[in-house]
Amino acid sequence: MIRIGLQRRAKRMDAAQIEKLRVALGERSIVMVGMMGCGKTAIGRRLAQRLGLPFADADDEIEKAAGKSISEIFQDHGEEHFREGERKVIARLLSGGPQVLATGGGAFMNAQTRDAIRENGVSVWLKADLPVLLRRVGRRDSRPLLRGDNPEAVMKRLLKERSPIYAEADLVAESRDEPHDQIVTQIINLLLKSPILAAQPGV
Ligand SMILES: Nc1ncnc2c1ncn2[C@@H]1O[C@H](COP(=O)(O)OP(=O)(O)OP(=O)(O)O)[C@@H](O)[C@H]1O
Ligand SMILES: O=C(O)C1=C[C@@H](O)[C@@H](O)[C@H](O)C1
Ligand SMILES: [Mg+2]
Repeated sequence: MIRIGLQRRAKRMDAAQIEKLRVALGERSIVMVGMMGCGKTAIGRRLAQRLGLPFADADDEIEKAAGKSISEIFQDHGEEHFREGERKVIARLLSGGPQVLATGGGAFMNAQTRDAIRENGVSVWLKADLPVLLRRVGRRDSRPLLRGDNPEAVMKRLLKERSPIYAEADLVAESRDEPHDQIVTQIINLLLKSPILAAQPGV
C-alpha cells in the first residue's frame, strides 16, 4: 500500500519535472551528437518518448530527401555531397523544434551546423569508448565509412579527431552498455540540472 503511494508520488514528480523541462526548452531541440554507434538514434528515440516530444533522425531525413540510402549517396556522389545535404537537412530540422533530433556521427564536425545547433538547441554528446562503439557498429553494415579493410582503425582515428569537437556539446552523457532507459534517465537529470535550461526567461 505504502509502496504504491510512493510509486505514484515518484511518477507525479517525474511528470512535473518533465513538464518543467519542456517549458524551459521552449522551441529548442535536444540534439544528440557523437560517434557512430554511441546510441544517438536508439537513445534519442526513447528520450523523445519519455519527454512526449517528436523524434527526428537526420540520417533518415537525408535518405528521404535524396530518395537513396546513405551508402548510395556516398557511392554515387561522394562524401562531400553527403555532408552538404546533411548540413541543409539539419538546418531545416532545427527550425521545427521542439523535438529530439539524432544527428549523424559526422554532422557536429561542421562549424555551421554547430552554430545552428547552439542557436536552436541543447546538444548532448553521448560518449562511449572504442571497444563499446566497435561492438555496436559491428552489428550493421550500413555505414559507408566503415566499409574498408580496417574499420577498427577508422573508428579509432575518428574518435581521436572528433572527441575534442564533440566535447563542445552543452552536455555529456556516458553511453555505457546499460539499459536504454537508464541512459535516458541520466540525460533527463543532466538537462534538469543544466544552466542552459535554467537560464531561460520565465522559468
Ligand atoms: N546504452 C546502450 N546499451 C546497449 N546498446 C546500445 C546502447 N545504446 C545504443 N545501443 C545499440 O548500439 C547500436 C547502435 O546504436 P545507434 O544506431 O543508436 O547509434 P548511432 O549513434 O545512431 O549511430 P550512427 O551515427 O551510425 O547513426 C544499436 O543496436 C543500439 O541498440
Ligand atoms: O560518423 C559519420 O561520419 C557518419 C555517421 C552516420 O550516422 C552517417 O551519417 C554516415 O554513415 C556518416
Ligand atoms: Mg543514428
